[in-house]
Amino acid sequence: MTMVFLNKEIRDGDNPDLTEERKTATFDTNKMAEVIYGSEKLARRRREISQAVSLIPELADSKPLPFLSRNEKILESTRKVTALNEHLPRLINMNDEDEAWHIHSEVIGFEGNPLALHHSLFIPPLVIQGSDEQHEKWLGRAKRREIIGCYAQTELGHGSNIRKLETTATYSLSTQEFILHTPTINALKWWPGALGKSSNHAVVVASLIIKEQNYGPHLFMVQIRDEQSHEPLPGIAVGDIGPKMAFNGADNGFLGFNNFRIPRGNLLNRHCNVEVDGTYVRPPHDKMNYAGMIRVRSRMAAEQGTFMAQALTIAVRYSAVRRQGFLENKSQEVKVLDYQTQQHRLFPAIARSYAFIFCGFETIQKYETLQNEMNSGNVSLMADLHALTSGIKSVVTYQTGEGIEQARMACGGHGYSMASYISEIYGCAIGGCTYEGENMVMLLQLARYLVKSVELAMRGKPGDLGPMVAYLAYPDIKVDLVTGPEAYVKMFQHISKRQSIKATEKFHRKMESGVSRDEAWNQCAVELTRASRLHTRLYIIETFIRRVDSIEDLSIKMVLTDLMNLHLNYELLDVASYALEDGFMSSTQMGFIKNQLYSSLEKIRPNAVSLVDSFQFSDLQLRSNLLNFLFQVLGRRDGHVYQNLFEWAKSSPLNQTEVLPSVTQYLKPMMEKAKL
Ligand SMILES: CCCCCCC/C=C/C(=O)SCCNC(=O)CCNC(=O)[C@H](O)C(C)(C)COP(=O)(O)OP(=O)(O)OC[C@H]1O[C@@H](n2cnc3c(N)ncnc32)[C@H](O)[C@@H]1OP(=O)(O)O
Ligand SMILES: Cc1cc2nc3c(=O)[nH]c(=O)nc-3n(C[C@H](O)[C@H](O)[C@H](O)COP(=O)(O)OP(=O)(O)OC[C@H]3O[C@@H](n4cnc5c(N)ncnc54)[C@H](O)[C@@H]3O)c2cc1C
Repeated sequence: MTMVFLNKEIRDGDNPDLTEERKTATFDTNKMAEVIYGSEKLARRRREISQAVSLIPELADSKPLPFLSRNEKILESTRKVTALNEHLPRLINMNDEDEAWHIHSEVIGFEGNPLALHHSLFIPPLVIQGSDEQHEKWLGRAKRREIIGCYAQTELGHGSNIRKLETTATYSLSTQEFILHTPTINALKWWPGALGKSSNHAVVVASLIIKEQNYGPHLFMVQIRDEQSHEPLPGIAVGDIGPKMAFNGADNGFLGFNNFRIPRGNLLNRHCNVEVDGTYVRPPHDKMNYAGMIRVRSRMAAEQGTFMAQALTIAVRYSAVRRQGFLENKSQEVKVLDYQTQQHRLFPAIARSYAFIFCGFETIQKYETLQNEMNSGNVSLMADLHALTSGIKSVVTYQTGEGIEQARMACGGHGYSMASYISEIYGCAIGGCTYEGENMVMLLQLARYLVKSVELAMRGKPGDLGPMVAYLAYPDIKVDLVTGPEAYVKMFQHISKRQSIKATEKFHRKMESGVSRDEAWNQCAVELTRASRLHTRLYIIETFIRRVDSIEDLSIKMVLTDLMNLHLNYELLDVASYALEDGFMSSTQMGFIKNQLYSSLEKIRPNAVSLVDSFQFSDLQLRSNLLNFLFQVLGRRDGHVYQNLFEWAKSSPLNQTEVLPSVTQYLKPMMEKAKL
């Protein structure tokens, strides 16, 4: 029997072009997977889980999802996720979030499902913001899935500006209850995943009112549907918000309250409280109620890196079997992967996938440290991590969108077909630019932090700058890029520092000219978001370098060094104008960067297929498996694309009959009429 994931694996039936690619690899994909996922054990567990899932027929798609209606999609995703739950305790370590994420990605794919947010957005805020007593009451039930929940914060009229949420939770002294109310249409909760039809509970974010004073957004546990009949409780209006760009296997919903009463104990009160007499007990940090959002954002770099990696796996494998046009040899058409333009489209995006995943795991660890500190009452790390994750979330989602779109175009016409699966991945990933804080809004949050840091440096207090922004006070010393990655970091630091300073100075000048602070901020906003992006890109570069430095296996280190160099040159070239502007970079250096970039593409080429194989996505995960059900087919590991595309087309419901009603009812009469 052949090993499923070894790059050097030769399987008789595979497309010879792909087999040839796997033979040229200079490293072992299993070893690379250990680096990507953090350890031999973690990489092996993923393979074991994928293998186990592939042996359970009921976990496979029973129908090709693109051909289903919305109702059918929700039914199918719910069937799969509930079937999966039966098998979960046997297949994964139930306390391991990464294993849970992986198995859901195998079984559910990108369509979403009504339990996805139960685990990622309902249980976590309950854990973070709920007291021990509240954990006792709801956490066990939630974990056992006796109740299903969602996170209801965004409203029809407000998403970004949480302070202006209109849903109110007014404390009633006489009954010791909170009265939830939706005063206007705009105040309807709108968007929460799984709210529409599936959840019977919600963590609701509402403005807390005590004795007519507004204490801002707070989190409440609210039962919205009867546990027996699943009907909405009296005083609750709830429903689905309709089809979306993606996630159509999930029911994002709306929710309104008509003076709906909940007990005082339903305010999640680990960090704040309302006492019986209405006394408000403040949390240790003003923004403590936003901690759950930092958590989700901290996970987005690794998530998005994986989304992009899936699209790239499809595009790179396809590019190695797609032959079109000629280079030197006129007797055989070339693999499109040999074109420099194709490599330029795909390889920098591969490098970014690796960079995001490395950066992502580091950020998740930072969040875990914050969580532990918060549990013992120390909130001093919150501001730094809020700034960092705001920037990372915005940069990775945008660049992932770019990378996936390039992957689609790299597949030519077949990329546009749903058989590529890329449009589904794109629809899901690009949502990340909006959810968990709209990107511009979050970049401006980071900008606040950068401006404050520049101000500290200007006031001659560089010692007060945290390690993430210490470079803002570094002197400008010209660098020789030939000396390696450190010089690239210094060049990037100069660019990022200069932009932060320029934006801050412009902001100050505006205020000095008499413009109000808010107006001045708005007039500098584009420059400020540029500063935030540069700062974040620098941070991602640094995490990439740190990770490569830490690798011991020589063959892995060599190929990752090539990938890192490609990343450094691509990123620097993209922002070179900032350094050319003040003469910090010379035009000779610019030429050097370009040449390094082109030579990196050549170095990566023989390893390209194995670099994406190393992510070890199964065919099921890429919806490219024919065994379980005919589905998307472009990224198949065996590379047999063409005959499967034909099978895919034949399975289209339109092809189940030769003459469609559209022809008999309209086209035929039209043609007949024209003959008269
Ligand atoms: C596989 C895919 C699955 C897909 C699932 C998708 C699920 C999606 C779920 C959701 O989308 S849930 C809803 C998410 N919503 C948001 O993210 C809303 C975004 N808005 C905000 O977070 C806030 O409104 C804001 C933009 C941070 C602003 O808040 P606020 O107006 O209260 O503060 P400011 O006046 O701007 O800043 C004051 C001060 O507070 C600091 N700060 C803000 N947030 C935090 C925080 N989380 N932690 C620490 N500090 C914070 C901020 O930096 C300011 O500090 P100073 O500059 O004054 O020092
Ligand atoms: C797939 C998906 C799933 C979601 N799931 C959930 C969920 O489970 N629970 C939940 O509560 N919510 C959820 N949401 C809602 C999501 O969190 C919000 O849509 C998001 O926070 C953006 O807010 P908004 O829609 O109000 O955008 P808006 O703020 O209205 O953005 C519109 C435009 O205004 C700009 N803008 C707004 N404010 C500023 C500012 N201060 N400065 C500069 N520009 C600004 C933005 O940049 C953007 O260009 C989901 C959304 C999506 C797409």
